[in-house]
Amino acid sequence: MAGPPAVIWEHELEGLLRYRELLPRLEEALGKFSSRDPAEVIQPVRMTVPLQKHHGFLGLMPTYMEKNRVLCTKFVCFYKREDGSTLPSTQSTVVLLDPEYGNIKAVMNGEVITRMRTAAASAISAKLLMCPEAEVLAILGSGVQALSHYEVFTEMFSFKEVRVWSRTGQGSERFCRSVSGPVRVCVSAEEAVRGADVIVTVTRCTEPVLFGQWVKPGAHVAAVGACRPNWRELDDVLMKEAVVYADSREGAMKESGDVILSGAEVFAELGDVINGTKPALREKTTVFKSLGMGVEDAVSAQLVFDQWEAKSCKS
Ligand SMILES: NC(=O)C1=CN([C@@H]2O[C@H](COP(=O)(O)OP(=O)(O)OC[C@H]3O[C@@H](n4cnc5c(N)ncnc54)[C@H](O)[C@@H]3O)[C@@H](O)[C@H]2O)C=CC1
Ligand SMILES: O=C([O-])C1=[NH+]CCC1
Repeated sequence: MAGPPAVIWEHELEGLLRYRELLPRLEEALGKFSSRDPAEVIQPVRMTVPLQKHHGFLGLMPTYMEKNRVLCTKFVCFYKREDGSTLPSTQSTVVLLDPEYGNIKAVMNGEVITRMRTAAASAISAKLLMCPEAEVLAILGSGVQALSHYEVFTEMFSFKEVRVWSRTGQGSERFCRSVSGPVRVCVSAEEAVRGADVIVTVTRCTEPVLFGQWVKPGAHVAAVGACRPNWRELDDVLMKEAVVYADSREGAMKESGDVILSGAEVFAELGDVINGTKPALREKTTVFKSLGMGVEDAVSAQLVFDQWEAKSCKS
């Protein structure tokens, strides 16, 4: 009989997951996903259950990577409501299983994995799609994802200026207190994004917050929020003018209000660019529409588990 699963929770997990190890694994996984080889990745589009009474959703995200011997699923709940709760608006748990027998190897807190792998995927999109001389980064939103995006973007790139805009002054103040480097607080989304080379949208809004007429031609946008078919972060002008990349084409067609409602075409997946089957059109205005994928959680969880086992053997 298999032993009880490892339970790896927030503080321990934070010490085990680092961007420098996560980024190359994530990039490889995005490429494998886009190869559509079932021996590499089987990852259905997220199944989502509405939690109507609570203005939220439960997403189920199973993934199997046969060659990597990784079987994993994440349960993620995300909420639209604003009720003053101190709990995060996105909460999740990741379960890693043995693909041969089906026993659970580990249960992990999903919040660290979700915030780091999402920011890392956006950073990969910027590495591939932003103009090489990018100097100004603008972040719209000041919550959990805004912080992880600040962290990885400033670790990976050398921006001359980082700007943040939040709907509330409190949000901007909290953000400035939490980050370890310089940031310019802007009083409007327009002020934040005018002239910016890279724009990250990490809000919980359901109507557009970023408008094409503000966006500098050639800028790269990593659009992370608006993960429901009737939610928007970007307006039609931007969606139609930009070349749109996604993590998953099927995911974008099912879940992204920005794609579905604007009628914009998804030009390529990020994995297609990684595999060299579609070009990175850096000179154009580009949007990376991120919905989040199970394969990102799977490689992150396997990395955490490997580090955890290595640490347990030593002690
Ligand atoms: N693409 C992906 O893989 C993932 C996407 N997400 C999505 O990313 C977004 C941000 O997530 P978190 O940072 O965890 O959320 P959070 O709750 O920590 O932060 C949300 C931010 O959006 C702002 N906001 C809320 N309503 C707004 C509105 N109407 N207009 C402008 N700003 C508004 C809040 O003030 C806050 O700054 C959410 O939409 C979430 O569902 C989250 C995890 C993974
Ligand atoms: O991939 C993910 O974990 C999520 N995408 C949208 C909300 C949570």
